[in-house]
Parts: sequence; C-alpha cells; structure tokens
Amino acid sequence: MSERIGFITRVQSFSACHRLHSKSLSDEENKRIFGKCNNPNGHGHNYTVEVTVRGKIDRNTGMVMNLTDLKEYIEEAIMKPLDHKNLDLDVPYFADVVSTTENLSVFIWDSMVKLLPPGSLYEIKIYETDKNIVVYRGE
Ligand SMILES: Nc1nc2c(c(=O)[nH]1)N=C([C@H](O)[C@H](O)COP(=O)(O)OP(=O)(O)OP(=O)(O)O)CN2
Ligand SMILES: [Zn+2]
Repeated sequence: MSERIGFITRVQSFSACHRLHSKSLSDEENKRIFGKCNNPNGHGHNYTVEVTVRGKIDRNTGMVMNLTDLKEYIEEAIMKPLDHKNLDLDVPYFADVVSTTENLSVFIWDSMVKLLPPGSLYEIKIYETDKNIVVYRGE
C-alpha cells in the first residue's frame, strides 16, 4: 500500500487580555483604527486555538504523531506563555508587536514549530471570538 498522509488537530482554549495599540501610531490614529479595542485598560478573550500537524501515517503505530505528545507541546508553546496573561505586558514578544490575532497566530506558530518534527506543522487557527477567526500557515 502506498504511503498515506494524514492531518491531526488538537484544540486548546486559553484566556488572556490585551489592548490593540501600536507604538508607531499616534494616540488619535490608534483610537480611530482600533476603536473600542484601544481601551487603555484593555479587554479579555477566551481564545480557542486549533493546531494541525501533517505527516505520514506510520505503518506500525497508525499515527501521524502521538496526540499525547502534541498535547505536551501545546502546554509548553501556548498555555505556559499565554494562559491567564496580559499579552502586552506579560509576553515579551508583544512589547513592540500589536497583539492582534494575526500576530498571536505567528507567535504560536513560531513557538510550536520549534518543538515539532521539521516540516510537520501545517496550520494554526485561532478563534478570538465566535465570529473572528484567523488562520496562519507559516508563510
Ligand atoms: N484583523 C483584526 N481585527 C481585529 C482584531 C484582530 O485581532 N485582527 N481584534 C479586534 C479586537 O481584539 C476585538 O476584541 C474584537 O472583538 P469584537 O469586535 O467585540 O468581537 P466580535 O466581532 O465577535 O463582536 P460582536 O460585537 O459581537 O460582533 C478587533 N479587530
Ligand atoms: Zn481583543
């Protein structure tokens, strides 16, 4: 039988607060562009992240990778740095990077890719709210 390629996804939720504010824009521009999300005292989200890994379905184990291992990588790359944190103040990456969900997806990609087998990370999908969804595939 020829080699089969599979995709596996693990879902993880975490809570964090943030403020959309760019240091390269004036206060007026920040207010105009980010509106209520520029509130000086911030606001919170219950984020849901889907991490998808692509790979060969191993003939012996029947797995692309062990989901138990993926769970541990997610704990390291997502939960420890982000859960119950103020993204802008607690996560050094966001000191000079606006904490949009796009940039959050890049942060999570860069953190996950360091832990996973080379070339295996396929997609990071984040639900910031039920209606606001971002996908990043490492490009
Ligand atoms: N391109 C992006 N646009 C916006 C982002 C983002 O990350 N990328 N983020 C925000 C805010 O963080 C904001 O919290 C979004 O929340 P909100 O507008 O309240 O969410 P909903 O659209 O789901 O809420 P409803 O008011 O119920 O429609 C803004 N833009
Ligand atoms: Zn927000």
